Amino acid sequence: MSGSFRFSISLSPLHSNEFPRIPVTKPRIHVPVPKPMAVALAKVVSPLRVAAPGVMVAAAGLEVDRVTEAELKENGFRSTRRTKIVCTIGPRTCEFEEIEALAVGGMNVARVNMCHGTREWHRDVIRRVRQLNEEKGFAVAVMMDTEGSEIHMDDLNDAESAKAEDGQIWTFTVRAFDQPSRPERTITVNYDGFAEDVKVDDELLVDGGMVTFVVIEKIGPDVICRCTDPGLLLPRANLTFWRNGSLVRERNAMLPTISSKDWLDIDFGIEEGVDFIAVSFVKSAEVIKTLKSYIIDRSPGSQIGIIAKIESIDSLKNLEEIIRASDGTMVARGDLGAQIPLEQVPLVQHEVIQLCRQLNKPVIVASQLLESMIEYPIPTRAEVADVSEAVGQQADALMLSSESAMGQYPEKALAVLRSVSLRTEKCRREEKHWDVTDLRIVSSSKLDEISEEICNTTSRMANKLKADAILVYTKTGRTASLLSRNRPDCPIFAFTPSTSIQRCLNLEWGLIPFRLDFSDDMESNLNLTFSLLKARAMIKSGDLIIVVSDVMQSIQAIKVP
Ligand SMILES: Nc1ncnc2c1ncn2[C@@H]1O[C@H](COP(=O)(O)OP(=O)(O)O)[C@@H](O)[C@H]1O
Ligand SMILES: C=C(OP(=O)(O)O)C(=O)O
Ligand SMILES: [K+]
Ligand SMILES: [Mg+2]
Repeated sequence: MSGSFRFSISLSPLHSNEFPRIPVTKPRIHVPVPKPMAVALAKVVSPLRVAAPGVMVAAAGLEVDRVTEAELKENGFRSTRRTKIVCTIGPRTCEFEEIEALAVGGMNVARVNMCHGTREWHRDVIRRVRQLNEEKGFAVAVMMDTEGSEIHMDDLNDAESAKAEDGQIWTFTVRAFDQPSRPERTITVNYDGFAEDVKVDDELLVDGGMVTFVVIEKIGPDVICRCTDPGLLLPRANLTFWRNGSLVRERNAMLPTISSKDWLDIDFGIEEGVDFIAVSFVKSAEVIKTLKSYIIDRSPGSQIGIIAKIESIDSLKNLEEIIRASDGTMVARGDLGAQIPLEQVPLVQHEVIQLCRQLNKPVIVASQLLESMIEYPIPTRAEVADVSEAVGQQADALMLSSESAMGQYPEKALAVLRSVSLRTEKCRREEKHWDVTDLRIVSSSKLDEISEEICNTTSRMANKLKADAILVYTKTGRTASLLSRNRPDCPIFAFTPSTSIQRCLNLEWGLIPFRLDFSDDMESNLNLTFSLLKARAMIKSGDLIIVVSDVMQSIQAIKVP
């Protein structure tokens, strides 16, 4: 392998206002499209603009998210949003037009939560997202989130909610009921060992304490409880029980991370070609590895990314291994807050974000970012501060749950995430604390280590030269991720031949992913890209661009001709 890579920083001497640039094929604006590509473009692309006889410049042929394109045209690329947004699709947002409205509002990833709804419902949603991408030029990725096998209540026989009042007596049972025969104030629990595991005087917390009960009596399969903190019980709410101030982990700690139902959902996700599978209540790296090998076996060559949800005590014990094994992580603050004291949640969030950055894995901050917007059109000041904090910590993505799934103002909530992100990111850039964080080396081979160093240097260089953008040509997406990891000041245009990698890169901080068939000849790639981008008014002459690729290990600084 040695000698098979080339390392060159191609920089010609800098004269006053001149920027170094690579030699451009003459004539400069007329880009000869290589024959196979011309054929490929002719198939997908219309209209083609004929620039000179025998020379075609594609006006499209470069596929990028429609909203990003509009944003770029309007504001120039310095001001594009770097923090990505994941929206949970639920009953409030599952129609085609509603999903489209979210995509227009800046949703990068659509999440479906397999805890709720039927597979048919999810299939329709996933297909609508795909259709939206194909018909309207979006690159929204799809994330399927598994149910996991923690303890939760049943679906309340399809009631939207049930109110538990202070002092009321409720029964939690492992018996199942048919709808008409369900006794009042009775809730079925999904875990068969529940009635055996709890003890009188245990505290039963619904959704981490939104409603609290105390166990007063056990009668066979029934656990009789008194409500001590009243509130709304929501379908399939999570349940934890506490004894003497500690979370009780009896046999429920032995429940499998991926249940038999989850495996069926995973098969379904693979069949539907989802981009990410988020695994709930991950306890160890093993389960991630098992799932990955299952997917490779089931669907060789598939690009499905596995997101480890950090939401249990066990996940915290094995944090680094879990993150290493995954393709990304979610700080799932909802359940996490039910398993550890609330005051620790922000500290864990910070730690996970730092660790993910070190290990080069995208990280999503999830749950209750804008909880009040389920009901109200504006967020609380505290919520805005929370969002701003996550953006300031430079998480890759923020996630909406109920706010977009069943809240009254999904688009407004999305707009808040967007504007708070933009404002906070701008402020961070203006503070000009160029990131001097010592990033650990994550590569396991010398070749990879070289691309890592190239990406670190590129980012530093882009910041110092105040470059307008970094362009990266990447077949696997890795070089793009390594650049994103540096959180440079300018946006990163990532070109990849694969639509599924394009969608996956949509989760990562600061990346603007394009789908493009490129060759091993960097010079013709650049010429092609410049003319495509210029034809769409996405860059202009004089912009300073830094270029890297995993085709050729080099850094080039170019002033757009
Ligand atoms: N596919 C769906 N069908 C029905 N309701 C859903 C669906 N997805 C989400 N919801 C609703 O949105 C809420 C918030 O979604 P999410 O945060 O994903 O779930 P949970 O709160 O159960 O962890 C859920 O509690 C549920 O009421
Ligand atoms: C995102 C979370 O998981 P879910 O919504 O599936 O419970 C969470 O617990 O914060
Ligand atoms: K879930
Ligand atoms: Mg959860």
